[in-house]
Amino acid sequence: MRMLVFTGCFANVSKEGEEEKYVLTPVSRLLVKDKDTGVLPFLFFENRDGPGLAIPLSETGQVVPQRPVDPVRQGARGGDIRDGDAVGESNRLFNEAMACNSRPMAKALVEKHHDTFVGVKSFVDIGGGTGSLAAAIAKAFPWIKCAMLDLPHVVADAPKDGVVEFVVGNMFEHVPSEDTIIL
Ligand SMILES: C[S@@+](CC[C@H](N)C(=O)[O-])C[C@H]1O[C@@H](n2cnc3c(N)ncnc32)[C@H](O)[C@@H]1O
Repeated sequence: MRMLVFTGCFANVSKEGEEEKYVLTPVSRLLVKDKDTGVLPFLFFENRDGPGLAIPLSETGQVVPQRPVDPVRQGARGGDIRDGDAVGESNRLFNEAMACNSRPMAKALVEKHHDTFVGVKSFVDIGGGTGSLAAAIAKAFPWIKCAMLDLPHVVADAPKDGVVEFVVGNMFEHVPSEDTIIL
């Protein structure tokens, strides 16, 4: 616990002569299972048996390609090192890790930036993952027609609650109309 207090994960609020008492800090609060703010899925994804999002510097030489970059392949999760994420549990972990990053942002956006959406009629989230941002916007501003686009295995993993239109596609081939906002 001393180490965790030293690194800022917990705060020691013990009073002299009393039992040791620890409380959460802003850092450890992020690790509490909470649908709106928790980032646990991201940690599970990063610590799974497989490649993480961050490439260790020692491996940079292997992944910075000596060959030209194919933008479609590269976009589909960074090319070679991301290929394994398209299947099964790995797909689910990746999608949930991305969604837990977007949820706090979506919450802040709809609660604090209401004005941004006045007059907006349609919204498309390109590379929208499992649709958490689009769903938050659709629920908060029901007059906006919300859609999102992502790769087939990601859309297949998304909860469909009817408020968002899910489009399967490749962002490099999709040309949106002029009256949409793209995030
Ligand atoms: C950093 S994640 C963002 C996820 C999303 N914003 C969320 O809230 O979960 C990038 C997303 O882009 C998608 N993506 C990558 N390449 C793509 C492509 N070529 N066409 C469509 N989507 C793509 C990935 O599948 C992934 O869901």
